[in-house]
Amino acid sequence: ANYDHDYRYQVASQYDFIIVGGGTAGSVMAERLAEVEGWRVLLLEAGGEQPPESYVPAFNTFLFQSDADWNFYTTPQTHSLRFFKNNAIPYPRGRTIGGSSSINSMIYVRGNRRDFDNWEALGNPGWNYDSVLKYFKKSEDYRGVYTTKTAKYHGKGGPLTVENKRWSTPVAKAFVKAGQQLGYPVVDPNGPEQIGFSMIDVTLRNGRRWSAADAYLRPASQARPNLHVVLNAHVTHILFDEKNAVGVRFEKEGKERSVLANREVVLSAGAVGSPHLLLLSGVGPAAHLYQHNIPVVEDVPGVGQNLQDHPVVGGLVWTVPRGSSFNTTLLANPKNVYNFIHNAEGPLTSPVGTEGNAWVPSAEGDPNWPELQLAMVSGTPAQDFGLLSVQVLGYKKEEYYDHFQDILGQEGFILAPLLTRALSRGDITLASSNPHHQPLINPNFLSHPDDVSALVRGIKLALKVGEAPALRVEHSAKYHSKPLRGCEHETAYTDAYWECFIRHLASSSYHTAGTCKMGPASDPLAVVDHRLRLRGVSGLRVVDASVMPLVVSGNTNAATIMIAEKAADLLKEDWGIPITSL
Ligand SMILES: Cc1cc2nc3c(=O)[nH]c(=O)nc-3n(C[C@H](O)[C@H](O)[C@H](O)COP(=O)(O)OP(=O)(O)OC[C@H]3O[C@@H](n4cnc5c(N)ncnc54)[C@H](O)[C@@H]3O)c2cc1C
Repeated sequence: ANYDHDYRYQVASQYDFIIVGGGTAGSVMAERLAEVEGWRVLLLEAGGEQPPESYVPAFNTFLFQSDADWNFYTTPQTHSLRFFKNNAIPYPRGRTIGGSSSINSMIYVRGNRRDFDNWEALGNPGWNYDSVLKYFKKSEDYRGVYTTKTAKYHGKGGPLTVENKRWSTPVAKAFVKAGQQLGYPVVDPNGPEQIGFSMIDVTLRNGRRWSAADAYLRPASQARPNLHVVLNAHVTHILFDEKNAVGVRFEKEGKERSVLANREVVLSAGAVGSPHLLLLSGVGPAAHLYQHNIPVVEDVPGVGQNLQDHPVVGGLVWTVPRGSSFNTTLLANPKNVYNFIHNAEGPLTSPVGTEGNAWVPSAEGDPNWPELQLAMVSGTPAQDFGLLSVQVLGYKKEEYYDHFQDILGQEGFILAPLLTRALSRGDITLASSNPHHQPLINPNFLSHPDDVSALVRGIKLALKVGEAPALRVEHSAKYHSKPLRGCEHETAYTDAYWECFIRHLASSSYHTAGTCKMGPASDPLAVVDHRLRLRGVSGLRVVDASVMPLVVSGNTNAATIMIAEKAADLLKEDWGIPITSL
């Protein structure tokens, strides 16, 4: 499934549109803009080809800290990450064609209809659920099973193939049954309502990863001569003529050069990359830019602010007898390898990590708007003796071996509560004005106390699910009850103990969003307007996960694709191109 297109031809000096970043959103934008035959479109991507191993869904965790990852770290955290080395974590972001969709876990969840209705209510006309549903459907080629109730929510024939999971562990199936035993329905979370338990749908085609680049960019680069895709091109600055964005500067193979955009620059560098590039280019909070001697093009206080993620508690472990959950020997078993290659079936088609999700509201809140996502992860950090998990997740070695020593190598699962709408806000700021230095990524997890109490409710839910007969009786699931070092001062299993546990073990689910938020002029932190045009300057839009004013209640890739599909139509409308596709 490798690229067969030759990207090596010369970059011209001018294009109509320049797209920065060939990730999830940039891939969509490239195809949709290049559909207009008279437009010349350049896409610049810092990374290279999508790694061949990315096509094997079960190899997803091997992509962390690979060449296809920017290899970022967060800043040390004060309210969280006490179980992690330097109180910080590795913070993966895709640096390859397809961006994070080429290294992610492939889970397809759109979010809740109330997320989008809320975006509109915040002053963003056109972003309510009914308006964005059209774009979710336009992008999708759903190949899973649907019912009469869910059919009208799915798309057919769009570029992004979505499949039901082809292979599941026994404990993942038992997780869904446990939900039923607790009185929850089994749902398609992308159907009419989200509350309930489900197995994941995945962005695969015929059992192999189907990244945004596979869906949009590769076909476009082959079929559309007016689209020019350049890899290994690191954009270092957006060029302005006063307050008008006129092009970009980029580096490729050690050489710097500039290229002009006659119409617009579209920033799709992701929720870390887009605010970083704006700050480097003089668009951001003026006081912060002065600190780094960057001339201010426009004082936009919200750039890099409002960082949101879904904090996830990853340390609630149950062990099970061998054969009920996932273990890495499944990947090396020749029968499974054969089955993957020849039949597109078996464990290699299944991303390692989350297999199922539950969506649960809070007692006081909207009963249809989940407060928590509970991920069933068929694997534990203890299972690999720390060989990969310590490195990838960033645990402190001593803490890891202290907590997991009794269950090292054993099969099991974790139930991981994610907070869907955390109140804590982090930020992206400059460490320096050198574009090669990573920005400071401060997720500021758990700085708001309500986030901790919500996650305590999540832990209680997880414990109930783990104790349901489907898991405890039918699979002999046994909770790893060892009290956590560092929390011995609290009585085990009181709320205070769980709070301590959460401040140690809650971490990122890599769903970074909100750092160039969309909002009305009255919102002091709004970076782009509802047509995703940058406030205060012309010729520049941001189109990626950073424009979400509030992160969606679910994994963020599908919503990012939707944002780009819609943004392409907004842009076309602004340039007088009739919209015929919906
Ligand atoms: C490990 C991991 C697992 C995840 N799992 C899931 C999941 O299972 N399901 C889900 O829905 N979501 C998941 N996500 C989140 C999801 O993949 C992202 O929200 C989504 O891909 C974001 O899309 P984007 O277009 O905003 O950014 P990206 O896809 O990250 O794209 C940004 C692109 O811009 C490029 N770029 C950045 N800076 C520059 C520059 N200066 N010059 C040139 N190019 C540049 C990058 O290399 C990249 O290709 C996961 C994310 C990660 C990291």
